[in-house]
Amino acid sequence: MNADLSLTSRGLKARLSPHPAARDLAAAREKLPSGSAIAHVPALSTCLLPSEKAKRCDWCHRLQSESVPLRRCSGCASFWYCETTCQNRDWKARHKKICKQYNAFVVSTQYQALTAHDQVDALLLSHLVAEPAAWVHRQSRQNFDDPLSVFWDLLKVPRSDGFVPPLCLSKSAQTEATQKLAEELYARFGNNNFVLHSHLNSYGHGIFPLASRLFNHSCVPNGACKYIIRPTEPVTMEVIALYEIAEGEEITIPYLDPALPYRTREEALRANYEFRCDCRLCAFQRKIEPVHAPPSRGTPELKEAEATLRSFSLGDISQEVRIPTAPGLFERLPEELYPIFHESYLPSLSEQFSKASHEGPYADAVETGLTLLAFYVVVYPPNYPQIGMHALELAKTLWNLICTDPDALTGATEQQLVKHTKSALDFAASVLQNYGPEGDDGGPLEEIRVLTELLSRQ
Ligand SMILES: C[S@@+](CC[C@H](N)C(=O)[O-])C[C@H]1O[C@@H](n2cnc3c(N)ncnc32)[C@H](O)[C@@H]1O
Repeated sequence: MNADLSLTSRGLKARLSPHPAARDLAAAREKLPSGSAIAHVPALSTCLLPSEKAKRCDWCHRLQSESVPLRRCSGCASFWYCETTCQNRDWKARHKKICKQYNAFVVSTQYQALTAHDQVDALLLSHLVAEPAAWVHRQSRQNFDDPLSVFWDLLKVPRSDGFVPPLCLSKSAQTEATQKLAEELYARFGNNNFVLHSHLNSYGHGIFPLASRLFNHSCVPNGACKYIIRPTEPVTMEVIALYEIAEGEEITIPYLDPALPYRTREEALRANYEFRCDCRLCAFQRKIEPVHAPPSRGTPELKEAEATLRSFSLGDISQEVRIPTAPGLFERLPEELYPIFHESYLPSLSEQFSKASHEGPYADAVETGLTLLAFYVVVYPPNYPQIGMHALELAKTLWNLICTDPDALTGATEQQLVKHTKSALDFAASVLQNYGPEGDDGGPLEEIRVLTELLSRQ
């Protein structure tokens, strides 16, 4: 089948076209409304983080609960399943090849020396190598209907660090050829490996070849990934339009957090993906270098600068929080606010918000929470899910204030607090409904529903 026809028949709203530096790019086939699903890609292989073992089904990733008990594999006693179907599917796909050696593998010095994320990669690699013959067979064909074939066609970034021979290759099977095959697979790992998350908390890694083949990176992305967990099925990645995408426009996703300091992003993209990002945010941050450190926390200078940031980014918050619809607010940032891009700024602001929202004073939590929202709105594109999660956190902090200590916020009446809470909640709802349901049951959309109901009674 013709490649483009094959992509259309998979319901993809993107077509491949050549990119000057990245081989190809994915362009929108048609105008894509904000919140629309651009692609649904089932996982080729996944692996849970060590901290999630025995809490989720190793096959479909459903969370354990009273109504969803997990049963262990009786062979290795280290894999857990919510249904016999999951266990059977995993056994057939990969587990029969790794069950016997698993426990010795995870206590080996080599494995233990790895970070938690590299340990997941070592296991993911083992899952992929489980059928080496199939890999060799498919190596030269390009077929979008076959995830293995798409995987083999992915761009490589050879890595020397973190490689552990996969556990399904027993000592006797570790010939030069199989070792070379595993290394070839590993070379496609670093730049084609997604961190799975539910409600933005990481819980594993996964390989989604078609998503890797299609989407390039931008620190000002117009798309975002989310993961759909369904009983007995492999996890599916969905790519969502963050805001309206014009026909023919490139669809991009973030390979890392755009709020990381510029130099950290530059180094990570170079080391893991071998390219330099030319997005609007990187170009802007290069232009304003060197960025000076902001005034110390608690000083009147910083308070004044943060008040300017809040009004620049959110408008008049005593009325209603302004929700942006186009990216690139950072390009209009007043020069005196450039220090918000200093590497020390975001960690110290987040720390102060987190401390104040747990321990008080609440007035500080509200002020730093709004400043953090203002920062995210400047840096992230519209509807970026982290903005919604933070707006929800802020709404919950405000609601706590109403319930426990309404006098703590100098000068604010309860009515004003309710208004503030509603506008933070509306902001959260607008962003997170655009992103849509994902991950485990419940989560932020459910919290928004409950808090909206409570507020309607005020
Ligand atoms: C997951 S692949 C992306 C798909 C790739 N365009 C293709 O045709 O297969 C990741 C690789 O694409 C390239 N790439 C992704 N985003 C890029 C960007 N913004 N600029 C330059 N190269 C990029 C890098 O070589 C990176 O290692």
